[in-house]
Amino acid sequence: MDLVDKGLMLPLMEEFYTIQGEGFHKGTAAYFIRVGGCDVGCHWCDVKESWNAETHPPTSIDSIIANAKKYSDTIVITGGEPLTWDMGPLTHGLKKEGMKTHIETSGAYPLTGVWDWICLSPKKNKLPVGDIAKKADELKVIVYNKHDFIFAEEQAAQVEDNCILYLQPEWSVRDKMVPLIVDYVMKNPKWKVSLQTHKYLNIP
Ligand SMILES: C[S@@+](CC[C@H](N)C(=O)[O-])C[C@H]1O[C@@H](n2cnc3c(N)ncnc32)[C@H](O)[C@@H]1O
Ligand SMILES: Nc1nc2[nH]cc(C(=O)O)c2c(=O)[nH]1
Ligand code: SF4
Ligand SMILES: [Mg+2]
Repeated sequence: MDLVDKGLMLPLMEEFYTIQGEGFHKGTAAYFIRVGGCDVGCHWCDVKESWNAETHPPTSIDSIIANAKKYSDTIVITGGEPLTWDMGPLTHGLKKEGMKTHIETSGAYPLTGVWDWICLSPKKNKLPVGDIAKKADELKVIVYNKHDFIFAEEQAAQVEDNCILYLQPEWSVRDKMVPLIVDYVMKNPKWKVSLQTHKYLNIP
């Protein structure tokens, strides 16, 4: 649809006020906007229901912005893969209303939108495109197996010096991977540990 192509409507899966569970801003209250649509296909993705954009109703960004404003001045846009869509209109609208815009992205599609914080979580099966690595504020690599440490170093070589580096265990294998991550971070202290703390807190 034309309005979706222009980023004036977006396939909205859900929106919720919670605590950012992951990465640099963990522990901070934030309003989450989860946009449907992703074809990256991570086999361990914890929101597979987001993938098919057709199952999420096209929603006007004006109503998304008006809702968000009621809850928080920190807005996290996630998905699905938000960069499937033009994030320009939504983020300009949020910023015009004085909100801070944060994105959770794989970087698999070109960067659009104006962002106060970019969390780049690259995926092997669809690598980041363009210069998003140079703009990332944090790099958050998911560790599912040992090879992911090698992938993490390859991705860390792409970001700027001030980008904060995180290793986050894939949830289903956390008991196995946490000890390896702890050991790796102690040996390579440029990295920090990120946990999905919202899952421990039983919040969205
Ligand atoms: C669901 S994704 C949506 C945003 C974007 N598609 C991306 O992957 O960055 C949000 C965050 O959750 C992470 N994630 C997804 N499934 C996970 C899992 N099973 N265990 C740990 N982290 C996971 C992703 O790597 C990403 O950092
Ligand atoms: N609380 C909470 N924090 C999060 N940080 C990133 C999330 C995401 O799914 O993008 C997420 C999420 O789904 N819930
Ligand atoms: S890129 Fe993000 S939303 Fe898409 S499958 Fe991977 S973790 Fe899930
Ligand atoms: Mg999540």
